[in-house]
Amino acid sequence: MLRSCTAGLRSLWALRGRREGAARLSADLQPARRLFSTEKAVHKDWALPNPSWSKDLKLLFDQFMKKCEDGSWERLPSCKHTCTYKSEDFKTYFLDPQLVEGEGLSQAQLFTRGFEDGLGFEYVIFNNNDEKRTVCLFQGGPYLQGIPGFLHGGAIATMIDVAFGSCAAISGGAVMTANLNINFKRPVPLCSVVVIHSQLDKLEGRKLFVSCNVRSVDEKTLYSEATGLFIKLDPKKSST
Ligand SMILES: CC/C=C\C/C=C\C/C=C\CCCCCCCC(=O)SCCNC(=O)CCNC(=O)[C@H](O)C(C)(C)COP(=O)(O)OP(=O)(O)OC[C@H]1O[C@@H](n2cnc3c(N)ncnc32)[C@H](O)[C@@H]1OP(=O)(O)O
Repeated sequence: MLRSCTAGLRSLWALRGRREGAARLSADLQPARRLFSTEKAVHKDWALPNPSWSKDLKLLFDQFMKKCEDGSWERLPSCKHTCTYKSEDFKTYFLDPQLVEGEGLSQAQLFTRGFEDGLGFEYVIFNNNDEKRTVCLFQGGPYLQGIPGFLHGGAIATMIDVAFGSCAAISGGAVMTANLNINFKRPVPLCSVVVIHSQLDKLEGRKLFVSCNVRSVDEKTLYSEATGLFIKLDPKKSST
């Protein structure tokens, strides 16, 4: 395993410095929920294959794209900049105009999309609206190392939060994480692909209860299990 990881790392390093390919523009924003596509301008969609994606990730991606054909599943586009802060939904809650328009936020980008291709978080999320569940295909790159050769627990927690956040936001709109509980059962090898199956378990007023498991591609290894609580933001309250 170490050898294949080293080979994986080498090819990822080779990718460093490579210029971004043609913009992966979202051709299929579809219904994909207003929260995920509020931008007026067309921005690059990061939830599409790039050369750093492993065979496993590409294969799973293709399988889920097939499932999208009958409309039961949809791929959620993902942009790096502005989605959240330019979103009218979020401006409603972050009322301080200095915070929204300030210098710092002009450089803001989604934490998980801040790495060069293949070095950090490579992922795509698919949503099944009828079943209130999402599947996140995630390949964690070499910059996410914790214990040598394995993913940092914080990186796993981050991806779980993103997967949960997307799952909850589809039903709840503008939501925030109030609670995350994670059981790390097995370490995740660096550069491997894992599948995060999330579901909305219960909607209770403004509270959305979600749960997930993180498994290997062959589903034989259960890496983590988690539950989360998301709160639908109250338009009458300022979050800052
Ligand atoms: C999340 C994505 C959203 C939209 C997607 C948009 C674009 C898509 C693009 C990318 C997707 C990326 C997803 C990224 C996901 C990342 C998510 C985050 O990291 S959020 C940041 C971390 N979280 C925070 O900073 C939240 C800090 N906390 C707060 O701001 C507030 O506590 C709150 C959560 C907003 C709740 O405050 P409220 O004043 O609105 O509600 P409360 O009256 O306090 O509570 C309501 C209800 O809920 C219960 N409750 C609240 N917190 C907890 C808790 N920790 N544990 C258990 N229960 C809790 C509270 O008791 C109330 O219950 P009730 O009395 O029964 O009504």
